[in-house]
Amino acid sequence: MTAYRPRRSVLYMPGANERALEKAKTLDADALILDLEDSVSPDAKADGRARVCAAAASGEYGRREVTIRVNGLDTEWHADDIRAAAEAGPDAIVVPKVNSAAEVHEIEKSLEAAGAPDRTAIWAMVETPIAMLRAHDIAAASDRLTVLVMGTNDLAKELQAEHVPGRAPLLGGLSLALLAARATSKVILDGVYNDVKDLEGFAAECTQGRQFGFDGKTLIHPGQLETCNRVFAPSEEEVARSEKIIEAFEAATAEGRGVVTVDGRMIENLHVDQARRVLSVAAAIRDRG
Ligand SMILES: CC(C)(COP(=O)(O)OP(=O)(O)OC[C@H]1O[C@@H](n2cnc3c(N)ncnc32)[C@H](O)[C@@H]1OP(=O)(O)O)[C@@H](O)C(=O)NCCC(=O)NCCSC(=O)C[C@H](O)C(=O)O
Ligand SMILES: [Mg+2]
Repeated sequence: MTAYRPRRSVLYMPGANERALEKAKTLDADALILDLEDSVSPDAKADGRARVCAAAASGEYGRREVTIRVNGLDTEWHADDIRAAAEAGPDAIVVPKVNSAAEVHEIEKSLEAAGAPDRTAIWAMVETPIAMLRAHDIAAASDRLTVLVMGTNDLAKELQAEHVPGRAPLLGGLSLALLAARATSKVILDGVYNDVKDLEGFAAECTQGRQFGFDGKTLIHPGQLETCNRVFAPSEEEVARSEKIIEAFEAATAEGRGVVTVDGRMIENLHVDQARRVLSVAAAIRDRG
């Protein structure tokens, strides 16, 4: 099993924005997505590519996981982006609008052909109705694909849905992608929250994502980091409750019992597994420096 790596907060930054690329070196994000797609205008693509690849190769982002989002497979920039990104050797290459297992195989082949180091993973963005329906095939298509990333703006656009509190129009898609990620043991990141000034709405969406089971959330502004890191980490209360569950269950097992109550709730083996996971996630966050 792959060791857990915190990916609570995954911050996008426009590849054309030198200031943001610089600032990211000091921000408390678990991972960064240096973007060449939507946030970079067509006439800035080549400059953005050079800037982002130099940043990714610089080794100046410390413990933060560094990824590059290339332009989509059907664009005139994709092949050049893949070649340059493969040479820069980031932790992952994020590919937008992945719609089938065949596209994952195509990405895999082009990374190999471009000589990308083995450590460079594929993160596939799922952000269309067809990707929701094929999410399992996409997630299962390659061992190199380690993370699914929700693209909730594109999904809402394609569905002709509105962005509303609680995200009712998107819940079917979010659930399908989550089922696919869990069925294939992949990490899955929730989509972005566009209103960078609405911290209350943002916190509610982080909580919803965490309750669904997302590993973390993609972000667009440094002001979203603190809330996101807090919501996607086990709280002190969760850690204390998990320790209590493990202790109570071990005592019960020593007495030959396979079930026990803690604070009035039934605890069985599977709850102990969940409690152990909480402790290992908390430890990984604490140890990441
Ligand atoms: C949303 C923004 C355009 C807002 O920009 P701005 O108004 O300039 O922000 P501030 O003035 O509040 O910035 C304060 C300082 O923070 C730095 N900053 C801002 N954003 C970032 C960032 N993302 N990463 C790093 N640093 C950032 C500013 O440079 C200021 O620094 P300083 O001057 O030193 O104090 C802007 O936040 C932004 O561009 N965000 C990212 C947009 C983006 O990448 N979009 C594409 C990805 S989202 C997407 O595509 C979703 C998906 O595909 C889908 O379908 O859903
Ligand atoms: Mg998108």
